[in-house]
Amino acid sequence: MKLQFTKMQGLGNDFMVIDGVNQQVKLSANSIRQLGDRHFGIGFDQLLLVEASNLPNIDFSYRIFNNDGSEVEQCGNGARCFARFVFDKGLSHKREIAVSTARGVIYPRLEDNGNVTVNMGIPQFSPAEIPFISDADLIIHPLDVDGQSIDISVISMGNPHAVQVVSDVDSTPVASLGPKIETHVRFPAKVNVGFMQIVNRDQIKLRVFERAAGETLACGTGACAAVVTGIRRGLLNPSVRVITHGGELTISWRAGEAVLMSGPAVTVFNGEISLGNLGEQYAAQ
Ligand SMILES: N[C@@H](CCC[C@H](N)C(=O)O)C(=O)O
Repeated sequence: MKLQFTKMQGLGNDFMVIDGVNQQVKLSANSIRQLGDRHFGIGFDQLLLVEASNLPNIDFSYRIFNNDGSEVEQCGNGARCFARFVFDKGLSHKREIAVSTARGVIYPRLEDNGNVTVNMGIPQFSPAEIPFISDADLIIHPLDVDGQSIDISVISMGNPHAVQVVSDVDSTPVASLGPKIETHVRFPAKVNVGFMQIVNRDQIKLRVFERAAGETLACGTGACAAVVTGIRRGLLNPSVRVITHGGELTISWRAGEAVLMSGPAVTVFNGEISLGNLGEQYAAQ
């Protein structure tokens, strides 16, 4: 069984993108783990599956899997790659499309300069939406991590995020602190963890320890979560440049409105993989 795919990246957050409109695709969590393995498979942070939609006024359905095989609700860098993929492959000739995800509809638009701007929807803050265990709906929550209290903000961009403001992101112990917050008992569905350094009111530096995938070079929903958090805390202006290890994004937001994310989406190569070569059972339907 052969599978056509495209390797893409948005700020170095990398993806295996699969056309599930013209191919019948059914992958087990184990197959996704093997495909995602950087030594024995293709290697990626997330696998993105493009599917037809049967909903009115929706062009496509967008499914996202972390490289551990878990299906998740949203991926921002992936959304830009999704739009570039469906246009370049001729699956759509529209420059703006409506895409349904597990948690709402997003609207990516191809810009003339090659970037993609995505309307990522309205962020949610209530603890139940995240989900986050808390009696109070606060902008800053104290979180006990190994007996130390850390101030975090929680937000859902469809997927769950915790954001900590730090003074120097480069010296923040992301590899050790990230997993402790990711798997904290107060986040029953786990959480993506952002560490944000405010450079000035128009610019932040950001590192994100992603749920299941570990620290990635950039996280689109993490950038949205960080900027919205900074604006709510009165630290940032409505449009902010986000500097990550993989490059830069622009995030814009006003209270009560949808978050807009603009940045690049790049095709690395097209490929075909024989799933039999992964050495495990694969079921195609
Ligand atoms: N890289 C993504 C987010 C991917 C999903 C995330 N790891 C989760 O588990 O929610 C992005 O660019 O937003």
